[in-house]
Amino acid sequence: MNAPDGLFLPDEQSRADKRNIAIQRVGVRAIKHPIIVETLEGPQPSVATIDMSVFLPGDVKGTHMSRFLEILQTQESALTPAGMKQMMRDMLQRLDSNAGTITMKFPYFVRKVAPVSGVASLLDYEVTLEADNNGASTDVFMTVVVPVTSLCPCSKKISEYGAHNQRSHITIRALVADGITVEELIRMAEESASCELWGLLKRPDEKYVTERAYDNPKFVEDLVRDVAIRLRASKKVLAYRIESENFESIHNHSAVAWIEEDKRKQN
Ligand SMILES: Nc1nc2c(ncn2[C@@H]2O[C@H](COP(=O)(O)OP(=O)(O)OP(=O)(O)O)[C@@H](O)[C@H]2O)c(=O)[nH]1
Repeated sequence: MNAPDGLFLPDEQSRADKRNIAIQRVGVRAIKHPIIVETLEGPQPSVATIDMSVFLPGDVKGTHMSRFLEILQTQESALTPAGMKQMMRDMLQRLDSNAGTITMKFPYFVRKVAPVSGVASLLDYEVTLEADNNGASTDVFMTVVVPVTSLCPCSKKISEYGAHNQRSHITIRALVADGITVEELIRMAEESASCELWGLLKRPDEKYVTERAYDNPKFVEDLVRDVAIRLRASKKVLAYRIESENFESIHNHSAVAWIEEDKRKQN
């Protein structure tokens, strides 16, 4: 684009490059941008941290950095896996490339109802949507970080009373099919935990979550295996990596476990 007063500005980026070294990915990182996310309760405003990049052939000096930002300014529909694929198509067309990556990380809020009192409150989860195109089709990965309670089965077994328990982060990164919701992945993690979390709990709820976790002890290994069973059963998950990090209350270090599986390789 030239200056409004007609002054000629050379397009340095579009010059040929004699080094002939292709660049796998060039782009922008850590853009903060308001977005609308699709949730079960309807569209929800959030703020995303966004990375966007494309492949640049060896004979071109530079990419068109400003166009990454232009794509975001025109993005009005709510964010879904299908929307990420559409954004990838737009990006590759406007940047004149055949491969690229888009990553959007944002807080996502779910309205939850406390188990006994029924009071409603929002709980925040960290969600990442990634679109990755390596020259053929676009893969969409959805990552959720779900905070839960875990209670140690060993501690329960050996102690005359009590059992150590802690907050754990279950992270699911799934290669997903269109139509999956963030809530589906969150529920798989919460249903696999000793107990799920709520933002707001009254005393009867506190009694419930304490006893629920005690009745449902889980090692870090139990957490990832129980999530794996649910991910295996979902037709909307094609491949996954699950990790649980238990912030042990009896140590100053965490216990961790993870499982990776590509379901497409078993068919
Ligand atoms: N390729 C490249 N661009 C950079 C770099 N540093 C800054 N820029 C960007 O270059 C932008 C302008 O380049 P273009 O996107 O090609 O802008 P333009 O030529 O006016 O726009 P188009 O006509 O759409 O190509 C500025 O907004 C800067 O952000 C860099 O290291 N590499």
